[in-house]
Amino acid sequence: MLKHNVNGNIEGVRDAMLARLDSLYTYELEEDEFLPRELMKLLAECSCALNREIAVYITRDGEIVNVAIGTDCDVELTDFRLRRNTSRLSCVRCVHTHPDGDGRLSDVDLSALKIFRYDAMTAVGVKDNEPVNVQTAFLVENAEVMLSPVEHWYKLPEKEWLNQILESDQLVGREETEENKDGREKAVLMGIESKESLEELARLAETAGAEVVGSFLQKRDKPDSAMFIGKGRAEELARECQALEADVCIFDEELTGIQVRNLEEVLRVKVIDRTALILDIFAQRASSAEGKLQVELAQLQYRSARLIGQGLALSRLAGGIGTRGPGESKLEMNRRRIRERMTELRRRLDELEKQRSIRRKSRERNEIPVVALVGYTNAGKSTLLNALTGSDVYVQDQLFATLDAVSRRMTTSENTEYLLTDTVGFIRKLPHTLVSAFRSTLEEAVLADVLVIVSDGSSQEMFSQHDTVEEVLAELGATDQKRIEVINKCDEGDPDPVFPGAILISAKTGEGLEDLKAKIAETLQESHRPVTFCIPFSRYGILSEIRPLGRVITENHTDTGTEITLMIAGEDAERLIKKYGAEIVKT
Ligand SMILES: Nc1nc2c(ncn2[C@@H]2O[C@H](COP(=O)(O)OP(=O)(O)OP(=O)(O)O)[C@@H](O)[C@H]2O)c(=O)[nH]1
Ligand SMILES: [Mg+2]
Repeated sequence: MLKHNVNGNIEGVRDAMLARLDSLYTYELEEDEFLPRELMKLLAECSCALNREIAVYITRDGEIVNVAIGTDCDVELTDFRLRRNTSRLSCVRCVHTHPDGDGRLSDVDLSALKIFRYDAMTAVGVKDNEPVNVQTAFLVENAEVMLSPVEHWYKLPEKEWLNQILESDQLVGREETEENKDGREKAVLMGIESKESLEELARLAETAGAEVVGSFLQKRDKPDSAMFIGKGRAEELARECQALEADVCIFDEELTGIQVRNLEEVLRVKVIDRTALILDIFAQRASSAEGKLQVELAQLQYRSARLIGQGLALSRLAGGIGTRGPGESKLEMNRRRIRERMTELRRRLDELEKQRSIRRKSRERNEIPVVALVGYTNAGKSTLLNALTGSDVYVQDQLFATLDAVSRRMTTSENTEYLLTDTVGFIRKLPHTLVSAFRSTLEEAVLADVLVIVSDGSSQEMFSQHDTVEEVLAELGATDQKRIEVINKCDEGDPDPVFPGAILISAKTGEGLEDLKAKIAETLQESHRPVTFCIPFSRYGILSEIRPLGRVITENHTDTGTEITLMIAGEDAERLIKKYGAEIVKT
């Protein structure tokens, strides 16, 4: 695993110096040595000659397994721990120089200690080719750090420090299981350009169960194909992640598999993108059989496009966000198994889709018009459904509370029956894999007769969210229906400006709901009205065409034929008149 050569910033370092540092790999410490003076002197000489930090990593067996050169103020601190959350220390201690002669440990040193779980973290202040003073930190219970006093380099309590390593190992091991119980992952966010989108990413991360400990915004220049962000920025981000003790870094843009792997190598934390985050939320939320299949399919589609050798080792070992799903055990599947599984999922989804369309047909036979509540996630669609119907559908102040379309039967004051349907919320940059996997669920909206577009009037982003909703509807082909614009959450203050013709409501207080009901009734009336057809016996066949088109109110047999009155969509009535002549309708 470890190569015998000097790592880190070796640019401009002479060969003779490299050879000297390389020889450190053959250095062996005695059993009772923590940091021998001879080694300290050697490090001091090299570090001062280069005016850069030098780090060596020492195993408990006294072997030096890594030597690295840094700039004058930092050195790349290497992760020897291959698995996060193991209950022990890494069995490697890090000893590094501070060329400014100050042997006190810095904050970055201490968080590296915590993140990488070194046995110990030691800084040696060096000046004029000589060591000056030394400080060492150890981990103790609750991931706290215990600092030694700053010691003169000549008087290191080597035995004491070696014993402390063994003690720390015990303490850390004991605390681990407790720490993991509510182990919320700490997330650092990386946004590109849009602050709004980054804020939303933070909400998404929290919804997924992470704690956001930092977020950064980056100007979009040419996306770097290797890492999406430039190398320099990535290294900076690595230090930020280290200082913030992040477990995961979430990018607000879709990343390729290669980019994820390269970023993980530099950042040393798990890296996921916005799509993986949204998929993860869906995976946690999906409850119906169909929803679960859809999520698994979307996740596999996403992953199969990103399978790169055995990469992503960090993500997979770490678990947590981006690794959960209905088919969690299938994470390790190879390409062929993934293809087979996807085919299987598609087949089962098709079956369910068939059943769904049978149900839909039987609904069409009674022709109950469908009114769908659509809108941005968290706009209050489910709350509104509950308020209008007295139901108890799941409502949460989180994104994607609703994943399955839920319908309730309603009646207007004019006795028109209709189905009110709650739908999955939309979001900007909705992953395409999700749109395709959830197509049949989202189609509830497409097949609706009337769309009630619910906007969150309390959001600064109301207009851009509305644009997103329009875009997704267009993508789904839901452009022809009648629309009712609703602005919700008006109890939080009057939004200004508003969409023309929008109804202001509060699903919470009930304000404006009567107006909305009246508007729904009026819109349904426009689209669905009672029409009476008179069909003579001679044209009896037409009846079988008419009947399935609407809810039959009355049907009488007269001397000349049949008089049938039913609620029918305006366009259907017109089509029939065009086809069979105006005389079939009683005026
Ligand atoms: N102040 C206020 N809050 C509301 C109102 N309507 C809904 N909310 C809150 O907004 C949050 C989201 O409500 P939901 O009904 O779950 O929103 P949704 O549109 O169904 O969200 P998704 O299912 O995630 O797409 C909840 O915390 C609600 O309590 C309202 O009229 N006023
Ligand atoms: Mg909802």
